[in-house]
Amino acid sequence: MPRFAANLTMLFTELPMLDRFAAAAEAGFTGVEILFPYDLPARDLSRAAIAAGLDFVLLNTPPPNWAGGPRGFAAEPGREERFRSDFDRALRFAEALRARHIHVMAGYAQGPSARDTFIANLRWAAERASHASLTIEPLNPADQPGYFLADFDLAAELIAEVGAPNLGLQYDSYHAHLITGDAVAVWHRHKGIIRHIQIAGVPERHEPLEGTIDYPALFADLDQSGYRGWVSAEYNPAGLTAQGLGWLPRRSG
Ligand SMILES: O=C(O)[C@@H](O)C(=O)CO
Ligand SMILES: [Mg+2]
Repeated sequence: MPRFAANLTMLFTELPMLDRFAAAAEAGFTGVEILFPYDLPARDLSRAAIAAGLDFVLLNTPPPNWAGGPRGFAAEPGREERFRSDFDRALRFAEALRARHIHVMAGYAQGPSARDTFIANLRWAAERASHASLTIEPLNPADQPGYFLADFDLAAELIAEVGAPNLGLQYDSYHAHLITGDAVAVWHRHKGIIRHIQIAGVPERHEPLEGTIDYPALFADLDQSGYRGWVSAEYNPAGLTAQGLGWLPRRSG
């Protein structure tokens, strides 16, 4: 079985953020991720993760908060300075939290200049944080209209073009299904460059057993393919988080 992480931005939201760590560990997760951890001091988050015995798997480059603000700037021409200062902030948090991956968010822009900007910023970031693992993640256009990265083949192309050993693909099966209609085919097509996985039920983005993707089969496939990364639960629980965890194999890790 893969190792499972809880996305604490979306799971256990019945609890204050610092209490979600213990709840995740109690439920059987061995890792956690927070999309935008910037509202709390990194040392408090780090203490909570260590106290619960959890690995910190991933954070995103800012915006500063989850409730509002754009999703990054990496592909936005003219926002290079903002991108760089945001990236450095993400890097400081990632170091303090010993986070495994930093998801570099593209932002809202289109066309060749956005592509060039994204590549240049990714090259800069990959070199600046050569010890860190960076990811990019296509988001479906219904949820994020105008977001630059909404295509897995394009993401693969960009990763090849940047050519940095510390940049890979973040495969979110929910977005993959909404973008292509076949999340499992996306996994098979791109598994060579996938270094982080997020899952949810499709199409509601609830628990991963309530939808069209056969997750037990996908988990078996990940094992067979030798996937060594994390699988993060990134969904909106239909009710209380703990009541919807029947899909989680009890012994992850
Ligand atoms: O899938 C998502 O929505 C997230 O992984 C994300 O990073 C968007 O901000
Ligand atoms: Mg995701």
